[in-house]
Amino acid sequence: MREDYADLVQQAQRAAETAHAPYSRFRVGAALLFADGAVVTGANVENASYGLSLCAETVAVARALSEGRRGGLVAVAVTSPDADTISPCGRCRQVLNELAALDRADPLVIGAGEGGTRQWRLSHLLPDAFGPDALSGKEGEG
Ligand SMILES: O=c1ccn([C@H]2C[C@H](O)[C@@H](CO)O2)c(=O)[nH]1
Ligand SMILES: [Zn+2]
Repeated sequence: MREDYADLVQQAQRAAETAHAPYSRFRVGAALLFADGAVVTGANVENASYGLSLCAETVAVARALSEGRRGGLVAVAVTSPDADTISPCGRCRQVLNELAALDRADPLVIGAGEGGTRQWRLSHLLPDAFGPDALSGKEGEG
């Protein structure tokens, strides 16, 4: 793994320590690397109404968008101290695509764990994605 991605994985590991996961006890951290070098992290946030729980990747994307980021997504690291290996769930693939598609990026997704590190392009995890392009001409300001 390139040195910068090892650092990104470390930031995801640190984020996982802040997970609010009292129900599953499965902590996850995500770290998004942007072209300007910025890193935005997230951890999973569960809810007593279990189905309302948010994944780490989704929290990180929401943080990035709410900071005003509208592109430049280069790489995403996801990790859990409670699993040997991890890859983003289907919902998170779609949520990641929303940010990536804003400037037609195809970020590297890194699933890191004790069992090893796997890397994919987002387009491999979510082929033929439904994204903002499908609504072009229909989307409002926002
Ligand atoms: O890629 C993943 C997979 C699962 N989770 C969270 C959701 C839930 O809080 C817990 C168990 O599924 O892990 C993530 O944050 N990211
Ligand atoms: Zn998810």
